[in-house]
Formats: sequence, C-alpha cells, structure tokens
Amino acid sequence: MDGKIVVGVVMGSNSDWEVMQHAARQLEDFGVPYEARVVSAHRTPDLLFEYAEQAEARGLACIIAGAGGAAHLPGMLAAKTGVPVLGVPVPSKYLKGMDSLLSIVQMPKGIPVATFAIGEAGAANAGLFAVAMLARQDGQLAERLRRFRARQEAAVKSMTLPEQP
Ligand SMILES: Nc1c(C(=O)O)ncn1[C@@H]1O[C@H](COP(=O)(O)O)[C@@H](O)[C@H]1O
Repeated sequence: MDGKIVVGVVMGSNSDWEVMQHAARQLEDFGVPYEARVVSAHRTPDLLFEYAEQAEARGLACIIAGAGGAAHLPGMLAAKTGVPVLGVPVPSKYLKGMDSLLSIVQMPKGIPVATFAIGEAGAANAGLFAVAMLARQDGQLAERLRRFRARQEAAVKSMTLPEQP
C-alpha cells in the first residue's frame, strides 16, 4: 500500500466513534490507509452528497458507514456512489440498535448495502471485510490476513474452561 487512502470510515456522529473505532483499528492493524469522518445524511446532507460524489475519483475501494437510530447514512451513500458501502448498525439508546439494523439492512432492490452485525463485532468485521476485498489484489495483505486467521484459530484452540465436576 502506497499510503493513498483506500477506505473511508464515516459515521453519523462522533458519538458513534466508540463502536466505529473497531473498524478503524482493523484497518490500522493491517496497514490499510483509511480516513475517519463524521458525515450525516440528516444533519449534513450537502456534505454527504459531496463525500459520495467524490469517493470514486478519490480512489476509495469501499466506504464503511456506521449510524444509529434512523440510520440512513449507509443507504444514502450507496444511492450516490458506485463504491461499495459496508453498513454498520450502531447500538441506539432506546431500541438497542434494532432500529439501526433494520434501517440499514432493508434496502430496496437495486441499491445494495452490505450490512454487518450491530455494534463492535459488526464494526470490526466490516474492517476485516474491507481488508479481505483489498487482499484479492494485494498478496502481502492476503498473507497478513492468513496469519491473522491462523493466530485467531490458535487462540481458540488453546482456550481452557474451569474444571468440570
Ligand atoms: N443515523 C444518523 C444519521 C444519518 O443516518 O445520517 N446522522 C446521525 N445519525 C445518528 O444519530 C445518532 C445520535 O447522534 P448524536 O449522539 O449526535 O445525537 C448517532 O448514532 C448517529 O449515527
């Protein structure tokens, strides 16, 4: 990777960072150049349009978009760019992220958003999914991903449980 930003991590509010940092951390760990931005379909619609319209020309390979509640950000980005959008439902205060999940996953046919699990695991997996996509064209990244999986497998195999009666 030559340092050029290839993944955009965007979120509806800085209150989403606690969750979305898990996507950013995966990209960082794998050495994938990314940017993190607050962009809101509801609160900054012009900025959303600008970000989406420039994404392809800026060379973004994908956009990871996280939002909570009436989470229209991922879908609206997908509507305005051909760059693949990975949606992360951020947990919400009252409906625990079910609202976010349904807002993101139930896209109309023709404008896909790849939707991940609610919360930290979904954010981390969106980061890993972006790595996996980029690794198809990048042998070194593919090797790093293979080693990550091997370490994870070894960690699970060495897990112990309390003595059983
Ligand atoms: N769902 C959206 C959008 C959007 O979809 O454009 N913009 C902000 N938000 C969400 O509002 C929640 C509360 O935001 P605040 O904490 O700023 O009040 C956040 O989870 C954010 O993603």
